[in-house]
Amino acid sequence: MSCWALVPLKARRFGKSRLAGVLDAATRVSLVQSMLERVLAALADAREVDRIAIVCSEPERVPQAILRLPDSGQGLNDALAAGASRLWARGADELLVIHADLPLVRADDIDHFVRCGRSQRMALAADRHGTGTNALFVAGVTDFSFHFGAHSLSRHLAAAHARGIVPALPELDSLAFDIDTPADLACLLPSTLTPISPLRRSPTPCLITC
Ligand SMILES: Nc1nc2c(ncn2[C@@H]2O[C@H](COP(=O)(O)OP(=O)(O)OP(=O)(O)O)[C@@H](O)[C@H]2O)c(=O)[nH]1
Ligand SMILES: O=C(O)[C@H](O)COP(=O)(O)O
Repeated sequence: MSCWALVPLKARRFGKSRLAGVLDAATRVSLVQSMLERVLAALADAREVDRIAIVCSEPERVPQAILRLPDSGQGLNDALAAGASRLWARGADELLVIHADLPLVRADDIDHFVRCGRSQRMALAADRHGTGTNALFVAGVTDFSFHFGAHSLSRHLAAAHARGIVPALPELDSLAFDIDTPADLACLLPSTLTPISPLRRSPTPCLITC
């Protein structure tokens, strides 16, 4: 079995645009980098993930041990579809798409998510609002279409149901918390942004109350 994680990473100048009103460009770039490092560290620690790839138009941002897949600039779903087909062609049996903006993500939650997905061929990690998709796992479904964007969770569920698949929907705080808006940022204590913070720490109490 070969489980590949596929992390999409938007070009620097476009990333985290919804935070432009509260963070300057340099701070947004550094926030994105911190969250990316956290996600990559958790993936590296996850026992169920064998290899990691990043789909990105900026090769210098991809660490050497990680496979870089090109982004042709047609948006997130196209970038993921092209990246996924390359991974299936390389012999992937399973694919875990996971966003790079999950500052509290933990390796044990990733492992749990993948194991749940294996039991039903697919798993979806909802965002904390129950509308977005922060991670998506598929086993062997090489032509699944991605529907990231507004209301992606219901769109992914509909696409799965149309194929007779009932995805697992494990509720995992560390996968549910992504940073999109100033309100998300306010839920995050500054200390949780450092990539060297312990991976297995529980989500902060602040997360639960936001
Ligand atoms: N390769 C690639 N990754 C993308 C693209 N759009 C979004 N992403 C990544 O997909 C994940 C979810 O991104 P979003 O929250 O939709 O976008 P964002 O850039 O983080 O934030 P906004 O600009 O505020 O929408 C993050 O890991 C992004 O870096 C894209 O066009 N190409
Ligand atoms: O499908 C999604 O949920 C989006 O690609 C990312 O959503 P966000 O805007 O909540 O990050």
